[in-house]
Amino acid sequence: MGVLEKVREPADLNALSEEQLTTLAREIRDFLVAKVSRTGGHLGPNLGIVELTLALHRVFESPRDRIIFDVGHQAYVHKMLTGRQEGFDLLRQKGGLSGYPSRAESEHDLVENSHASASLSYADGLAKAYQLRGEDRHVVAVIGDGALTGGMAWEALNNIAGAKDRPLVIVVNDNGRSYTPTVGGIADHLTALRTDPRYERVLDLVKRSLSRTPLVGPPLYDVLHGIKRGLKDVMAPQGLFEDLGMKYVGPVDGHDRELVEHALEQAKNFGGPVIVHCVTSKGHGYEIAEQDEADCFHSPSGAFDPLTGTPVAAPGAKWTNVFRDELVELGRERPDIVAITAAMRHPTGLDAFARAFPERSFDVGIAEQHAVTSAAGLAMGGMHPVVAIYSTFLNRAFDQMLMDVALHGCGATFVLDRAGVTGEDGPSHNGMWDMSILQVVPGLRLAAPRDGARLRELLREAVAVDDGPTVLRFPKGALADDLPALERRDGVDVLVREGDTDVLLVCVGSMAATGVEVAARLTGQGIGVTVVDPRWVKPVNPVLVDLARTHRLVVSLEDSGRVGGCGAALGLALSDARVGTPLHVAGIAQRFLDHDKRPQLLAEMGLGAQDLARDIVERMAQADDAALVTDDHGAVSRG
Ligand SMILES: Cc1ncc(C[n+]2csc(CCOP(=O)(O)OP(=O)(O)O)c2C)c(N)n1
Ligand SMILES: CC(=O)[C@@H](O)[C@H](O)COP(=O)(O)O
Ligand SMILES: [Mg+2]
Repeated sequence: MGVLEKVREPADLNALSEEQLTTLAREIRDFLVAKVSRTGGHLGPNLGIVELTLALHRVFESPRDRIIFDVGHQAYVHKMLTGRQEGFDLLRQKGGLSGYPSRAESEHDLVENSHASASLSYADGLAKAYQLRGEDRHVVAVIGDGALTGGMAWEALNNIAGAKDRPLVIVVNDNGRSYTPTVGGIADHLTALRTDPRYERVLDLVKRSLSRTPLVGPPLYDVLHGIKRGLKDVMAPQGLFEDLGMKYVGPVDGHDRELVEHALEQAKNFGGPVIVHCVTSKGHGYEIAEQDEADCFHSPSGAFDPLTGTPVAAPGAKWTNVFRDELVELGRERPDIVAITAAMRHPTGLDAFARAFPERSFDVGIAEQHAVTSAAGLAMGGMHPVVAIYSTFLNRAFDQMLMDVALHGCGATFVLDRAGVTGEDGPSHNGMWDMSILQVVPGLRLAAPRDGARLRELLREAVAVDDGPTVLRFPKGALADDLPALERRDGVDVLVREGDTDVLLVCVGSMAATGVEVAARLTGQGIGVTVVDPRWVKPVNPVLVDLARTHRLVVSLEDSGRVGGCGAALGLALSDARVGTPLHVAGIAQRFLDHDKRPQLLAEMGLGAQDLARDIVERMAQADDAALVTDDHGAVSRG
């Protein structure tokens, strides 16, 4: 029996010898590679945080002491140490472990939101609560160097640094990367803190000479640390955190568990806010990940061969790649087009544009609010920015979109990848709010392509608009075949026109394929159906209102929240035009969705073709019944 199997809860760690702890770290890495190579998931981040997580759970007493992980994608080791090793066979699958902390899974988990840069705010609030309640509990936030580039982190630091008497431990897990190397002055400062080459050479010399002394353990650490501090004061810049009035401990080799434990003990007993700067490497201990230049195996999307790192399933055509390639073409045609990413250049497909036009490509760090408002600035300066961002992360920049971009009529284009149900990444990753929150932005134009051909077409239409924000949104992953139209009526594509004008099915974006399937089922039951794809869903196209006049039932279908979405906007337009045709809005239920696969989640919400067709048949029958009248003699006829 290995060591890992003996660890059922954090307290079990304190019974282990140094040798067993070293073995445990190795077994944890073997476990991570073995499991994640079958399921996909955040391998690189978790390989880099093994020793740090062991040290955290040896120094602090979770769940009495609270450990908060920023984003939470790096909490697999934490889960392994808190009794959930068995759950990794179904990682990120229905009924299996979430890929992020989950309160339903464990009392050791507190924060489930996977949106970055929030951990310090949670920690600040928690520390205030414990202080007010007189509870002697430690609060530890673990934040990556990437998440530290997010604005919320600095809002929190401003408050934390101002409370000198409120204990709070901030562990910066500095592996120098978000996906790609972390950018900006903060990253540069962290780099300077850890890697002045002269400092490293002298430090190695000191380490080697001290290793021959009788000093061991903490005394050796204290002497070594004192020398390091002296060296640092002379050879490497200090101060960002200390200038804020916080105690800074580090940089600490984040893969030396003993050193990390010692630093955490110092921080634990300090009695005020402390930064522990741990230097780690993403993918540590798994050479294939360590050498992955793109993102150190940040989050392999599916199973891969652990011996080669090669994905088991060949990657098919993807929405992101269509956008990637078309933007490069546009970049060649339009020297005013610039691209902005929030630390996700490869996942959003901006890598090709960055290679082709490095001077017109900006990575702003995990800073979506800054990305949006800096786009407004770029537009005001005569450029046409294209901001590529995951749909769910735009939530964070709503006010910037409303007041900085739209209010000023800035010509900027926002491309929302991972829109709609994404699935495996859990509730905070679904892009299900974009079409609701964007509906209320005056002057914003919103498009949802149904396939690759329309994505290329709509992207070109979007960047041609220079008097207000344009937004394109499309789902995660595999791209369906192109869906040709029968005709285009003032921008609206008619996809199906079969039989009587019983049902008008207005399909938004990728749901058009489902709409065509629904139509086939309805016509099979003698119900006439017209299927249309509006392409631009905001503002509502008047063609839809005209079509509604001549149909008996309108159904809108969208991969977005029902409340305030495209269907709701269509309902307002019909009401304003005094069109009485009944409208049913089919969309994502207004609740947080547990992790599962996209098709399953859509089907579960009645958005599969069979359920939709059945629902429409029932509605038509009701409409027919309602239209039937019975005379005094009991004869029934259509009203
Ligand atoms: C607001 C927000 N934007 C983007 C992301 C996507 N994202 C997930 S992890 C990650 C990189 C995080 O880097 P870091 O904090 O350094 O953690 P590491 O992966 O290096 O451990 C990003 C950009 C996110 N989770 N939240
Ligand atoms: C944690 C995070 O926000 C991202 O790493 C996310 O998991 C990316 O998911 P995709 O696989 O959709 O790029
Ligand atoms: Mg990092």
